Order: sequence, then structure tokens, then C-alpha cells
Amino acid sequence: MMFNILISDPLSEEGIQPLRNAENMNIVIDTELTPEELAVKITDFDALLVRSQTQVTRELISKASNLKIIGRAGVGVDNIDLDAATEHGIIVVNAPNGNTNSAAEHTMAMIMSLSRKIPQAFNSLKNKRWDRKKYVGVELKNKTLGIIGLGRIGAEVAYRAKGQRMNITAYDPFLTEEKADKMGIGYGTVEDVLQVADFITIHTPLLKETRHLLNEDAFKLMKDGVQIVNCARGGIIDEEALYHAITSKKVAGAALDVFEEEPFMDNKLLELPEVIATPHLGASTIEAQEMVAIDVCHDVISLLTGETVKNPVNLPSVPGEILNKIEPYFNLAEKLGDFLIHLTDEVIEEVNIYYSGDLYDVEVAPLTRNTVKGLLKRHLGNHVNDVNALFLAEKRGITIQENKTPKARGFTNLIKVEVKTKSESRSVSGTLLNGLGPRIVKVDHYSVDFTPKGHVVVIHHKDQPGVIGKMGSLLSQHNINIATMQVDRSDVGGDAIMMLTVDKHMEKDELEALKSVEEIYDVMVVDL
Ligand SMILES: NC(=O)C1=CN([C@@H]2O[C@H](COP(=O)(O)OP(=O)(O)OC[C@H]3O[C@@H](n4cnc5c(N)ncnc54)[C@H](O)[C@@H]3O)[C@@H](O)[C@H]2O)C=CC1
Ligand SMILES: O=C(O)CCC(=O)C(=O)O
Repeated sequence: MMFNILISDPLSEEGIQPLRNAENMNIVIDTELTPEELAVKITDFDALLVRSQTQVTRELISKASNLKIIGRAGVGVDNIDLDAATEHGIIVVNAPNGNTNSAAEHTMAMIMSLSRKIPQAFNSLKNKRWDRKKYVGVELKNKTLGIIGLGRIGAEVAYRAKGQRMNITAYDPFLTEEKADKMGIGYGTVEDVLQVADFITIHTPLLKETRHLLNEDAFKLMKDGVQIVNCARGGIIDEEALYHAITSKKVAGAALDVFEEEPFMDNKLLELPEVIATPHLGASTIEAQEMVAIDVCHDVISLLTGETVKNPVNLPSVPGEILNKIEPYFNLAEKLGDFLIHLTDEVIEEVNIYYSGDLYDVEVAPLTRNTVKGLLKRHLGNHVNDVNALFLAEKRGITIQENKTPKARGFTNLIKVEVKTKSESRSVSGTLLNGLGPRIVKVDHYSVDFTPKGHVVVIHHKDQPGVIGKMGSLLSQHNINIATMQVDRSDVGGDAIMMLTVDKHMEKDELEALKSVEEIYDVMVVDL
């Protein structure tokens, strides 16, 4: 059988050799297709290989009736609609390791260009000006580099910056003080990093939680004269806020490889002399392009020839006979993890999962993977799946333990998930109710009963008359409709919990209004 492979973004010719050498692969390279042309052409293809340029939208996927795999030659899969691909049974693979080094080197090049104003001085010289006064820089030695996101690239940047004798302070939700010590770097909250850094570099994915991470409020916390580098994703910095921070002289310089809108012909940040930029070149080296292309090509060949892929982004991998028994619990397991991770802001060290009742004598490993996927995706994004979840947890030093008990305390089946951090232990339990689907039935020691879906508001408060009324009227003032409400308490007049589901996502100011009520200890919102 012949497989048709479409390569729609420029990929390294050496990198695609594995595909050329494989049997029965018909390769078409067309990097000039408009979205409309691609939508027509895609029906003929079994595999699509892209970088970050081709937008693999839900609409495109809906036309891709023969497509089995999308290969992303790079890390970020934010140009691919993963939900749509999963819904259509299309596997998405990426190449997470091949461009780490290049992206880290590009970041260092940006930091050094910024500190010594090399692009500006070069431009001036090209314009026949010999201006030595204007382009006085600063040394990196003994300056503090703040790193936000200490994954593959962030860690490589840290090692290199140490070579420049910089002090490093980093924040990553999975970074512990011990790990930071071992790396010989400082560790802090995002706020700490923003406050102490002379240079700030970002290496997180673009997620709901990282969109506009560097916004007006963040710039206010920074030192005067701070310099900013973004070689991760446009959108992590609020470009409007950055523009004002530069024109008001709060920020002395910025080096940007990525932008909120790409490609662009016009971006007012580039009119500022303090800004230097490259057109998303972080991974553009011969070596990286070869490696990422080789990695995705191997996965494409593996998938099309019935072998296991190495870097799946959305692939469920459960044997059929086990799947039948446990599939109904997948959603519950993932939602329990997703909900629980929002109950703590501390670094998770241990996860204990207790399966009981009907789950006592079934193979629960795939449920554990789904639970851990739910736990990790808040910080690691959509590339966490049930295949790589345990691996990613282990890499972050998180211990996962499965436990089984035959009795489910009044339920026919029960999954309890507990996370332990240095100073606290939080837990959530859920069950699958026959015909009614998943329910969360316990949050820490409080009994509740709600469907883990939609916008859930968790309020810890003092058990006192009038609190429920205050919440109700505050929400109605903000035109927020309550769909369901649950309350439970430790003891009369003691600590209590209120769980609401509401009809819309709650904005920051609406949350602040709830938090300002005297009897409220804390409020959190989880969009499930
Ligand atoms: N400019 C370019 O050409 C390239 C850009 N990239 C981008 O760089 C980014 C990082 O890539 P990798 O290091 O390979 O990914 P990674 O997954 O190894 O690391 C990302 C890290 O960000 C952390 N993180 C998530 N939310 C955070 C938050 N709110 N605050 C602080 N840290 C947070 C995660 O815990 C994780 O450790 C991705 O967005 C990727 O697309 C990657 C390669 C090339
Ligand atoms: O394909 C490229 O050059 C972009 C690389 C990138 O941004 C990524 O791997 O996330």
C-alpha cells in the first residue's frame, strides 16, 4: 500500500531522508499552499508534516478524511488543533528534543546582543555612522538572569548563563529548592524572579496560564532598566504593555524572537530603538532542523507501518480488552487530576491514587496515566498525554503510587487522588454513577457532590449565617448565574466549604470581589 505524505512547511532535506528511504512513501513537498488550497489538497494525504507556519485548524482537519498522522517538526503544537485531531482519530507527534540546543543558543545570542546593543550598533555603522558613545552596553557578569520556565530550553539557558558568570533565579511550577541547589541556581516565585532580575527570559509554553504572564502588573514589579527576552512564544508577553514599559523607560531593552501575531509586516514594537528582533529563528539551525525532521519522519513511518510512535502528543495507548472495562473512568480520572492541581500552588512531590470497589480487580495503570495527565497539563500544556504523563512526572521527581482497596465506602467504585507537597496534603475523590456519569464526592475532608464539568468555584469560608447570601448577591451583582451549589463544614461555626458551578468563566475582578468578603478564606476557580 502506498502512503501519501504532504510536507507543507520547509523541512530539512537531510532530515526527510528516512522518509525517502522508506518503502511505499509518496512524498509531496508544497510550502506555498494557501489555507484554501491546503484544505482542498489534504483529502489525498495520509500524513501531514509541518513546522509552526501551517495552521492545522479544526476546519482543515475536518477536510482531512484520509489523514492518520500530523508530524510537528519542533516542540510547540499551538498551531495544531489537538482536540480536533483527537476527535478525528488523527495522531499528532512532535519532536521535543531536537531543537532545545538551538533555542537555548539563540536565547544566549539575544541576551548578548541586547546587553551590548550589537544590532543597533551594526545598523548605525551600515548607515555610515561611527558612533561609539551611543552604544555603551552592560556586562552580564554578576547580573541576575531571571528564568521563567525551567524545562528543556530554560535549563540549557541556565547552564550557559552560568558560563557568563551570571546569577540565575528561576521559577517553574516543578522546580524545588533542592533541584535549584543541585543546578547551582536560585529559586523563587514568579514575583521573586521579576523583582530581582536584570535580564528576564521566558521559556514556558503558551498556555491559558502563561498568556500575558508579562503584563502591566508584572512590569511594575521589575527593576528599572530591566531587559526582556522572549524566544518561547508570542502572547506570553502582552505586547501593548511591553511597548509602554519601554517608552516609559521602565524596560531598557527587549529581544524578541516570537510575536503575538506571526508572520507580520508591521509591529510597532520594532519602531523602538530598544527592541531587537528575529523572525522566529530560535530553532533555525541546520542541526536542529535536521534532528526535528528525522524525529518526526521516524514517527510517521512507525505509525503508518503499525509500530509504536516515540513522541505522541495525543495518542491513547490502551489494549482493547482493558479499554472496555476502564474507558468509562478515563474522563473521571483526568478531571480529578485537573481539579486537584488547582487546590495547591506548591510543588507536588507525591501523588497517591486509591482505587476501590469495582476498580479493585481491574488493571488501573491507564487510569493512573489519565489522572497524572490531568494533574500535569495545567503547567505543561496539551503535549502531556496518557503516554508521556508518567515519564514527565518522573522527570520532575514526582512519586506516583497506586493503592487498591475492595471497599468503596458506600460507593460501587471510587477513585481518591491525594497530592503531597512539602507542607500540605490535598485530596479529591470521585465516582462514576451508573447512568449519571462522573461525580466529585469529596474535596479534602468535605463531602460534596458535583459533576466535574464547566466553571467550578471553590470557596473556603467560616461557617457563619449570611455567608451564602453574601456570595449569592455578589455573584448576581456581577450577573453570574449559579448552576449548582454545595456546602459542607468541619464543625458548627468552624471551617466550611462552598462549591458552586457557574455559567461563565469568572474574571479576576469578580474573584477579587468574592475574596473581599470577611468570612471568606480563599476562592479558586477551576474551568473543567
Ligand atoms: N523560538 C523558537 O523557535 C522555539 C520556541 N520554543 C518554545 O519554547 C518553549 C519551551 O520549550 P521547552 O523548554 O522545550 O518545553 P518544556 O516543556 O521542556 O519546558 C516548559 C517549562 O515551562 C514550565 N511552565 C509551565 N507553566 C509555567 C508558568 N506559568 N511559569 C513558569 N514555568 C511554567 C513547565 O513546567 C516546563 O518545565 C515552548 O513554548 C516552545 O514552543 C521551542 C523551540 C524553538
Ligand atoms: O519550526 C520552527 O522553526 C519553530 C520552532 C518552535 O517554535 C518550536 O519548536 O516550538
